[in-house]
Amino acid sequence: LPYCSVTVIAEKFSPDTTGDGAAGILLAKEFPDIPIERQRRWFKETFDHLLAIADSPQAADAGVYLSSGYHVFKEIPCEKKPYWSDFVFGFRYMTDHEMKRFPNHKFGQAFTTLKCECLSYLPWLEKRFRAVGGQIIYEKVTDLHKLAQNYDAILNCSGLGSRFLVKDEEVYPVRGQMLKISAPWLKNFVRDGDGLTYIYPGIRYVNIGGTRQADDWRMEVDKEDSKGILERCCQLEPSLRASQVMGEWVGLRPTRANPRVEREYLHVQGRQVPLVHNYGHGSCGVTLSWGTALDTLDLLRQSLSEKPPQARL
Ligand SMILES: Cc1cc2nc3c(=O)[nH]c(=O)nc-3n(C[C@H](O)[C@H](O)[C@H](O)COP(=O)(O)OP(=O)(O)OC[C@H]3O[C@@H](n4cnc5c(N)ncnc54)[C@H](O)[C@@H]3O)c2cc1C
Ligand SMILES: O=C(O)CCC(=O)C(=O)O
Repeated sequence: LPYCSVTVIAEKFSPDTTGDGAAGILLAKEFPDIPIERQRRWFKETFDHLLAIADSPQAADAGVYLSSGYHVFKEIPCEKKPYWSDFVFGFRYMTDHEMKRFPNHKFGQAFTTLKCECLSYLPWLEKRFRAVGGQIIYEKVTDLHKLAQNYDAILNCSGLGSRFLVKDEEVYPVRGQMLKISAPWLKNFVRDGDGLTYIYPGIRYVNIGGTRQADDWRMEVDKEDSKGILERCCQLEPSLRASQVMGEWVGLRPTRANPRVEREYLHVQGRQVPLVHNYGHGSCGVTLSWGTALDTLDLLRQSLSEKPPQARL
């Protein structure tokens, strides 16, 4: 939509969003009710878009780069090859020789994916957005109908906030705590099974985690959780016993059985204002960011061509 002016309204911006603490690794779980072709597209479009950034001179400012590592399993998973295995680089099963490093595990996958560190990426996006005339407003939105009085279309990307803003009780928090560790010798990521325990080396620190506590709204650090994370991660990567903890962080994943990427209209003062939703990505919000955004834009185009904007009062 090249000929429109865009305003981003949010209560919180970087560094205070969920993405700012996320490891930002690109890997995804499969959602049950979204056609797999659509999920493949979401992954591939995000991967290809971020890969072009990683391959450009912008990579350092944007905080996007390739990251290699292992996904190890204590039991052989039913699905040995995830749907996105063709999009990352060099996906293969680990050799017996490699598996010797993980004596408690039976099976492993090795691959190179991307890591998009939102602490760099979000300010980089915001700078680009402002440079082309985008407007930014710090504000909590409580009523979309009221907002629609002043705009021709609305995109709702409010994550967990959608539980209140559009009264969607299907979106709920899955609390994630992680530690920021200084261990510069670690270069490869290691993820265990369903992702309760992981080690993701990054630019500023190594993210180690984690927890996945459904319906838990606590934003405070839980010292017992931190202890458990450190113990589990040291078991997976014994060299971590020599590392320093630099910080702790908690985020609430905006979780939904399936992300909501769909459109409707708001009826406001005789006008039908397109409203397109894009939220509920759970633990895959960075991974599917560009792909779901492109779908959102397509849905908006459809709505605007069906019902072109009418004059506002
Ligand atoms: C510990 C942890 C690790 C993670 N690691 C990864 C990872 O490695 N890879 C990956 O892909 N994903 C990861 N994630 C998931 C990822 O962080 C989320 O999926 C993603 O940040 C969701 O983005 P979002 O923009 O939808 O929501 P958010 O980042 O939560 O942003 C929502 C925005 O909406 C605003 N908002 C909400 N309600 C209102 C309102 N009423 N009015 C105004 N503004 C409002 C908020 O202020 C905020 O700006 C991780 C998450 C956690 C917690
Ligand atoms: O599941 C993963 O390993 C990536 C996402 C993540 O780190 C998390 O949600 O805690």
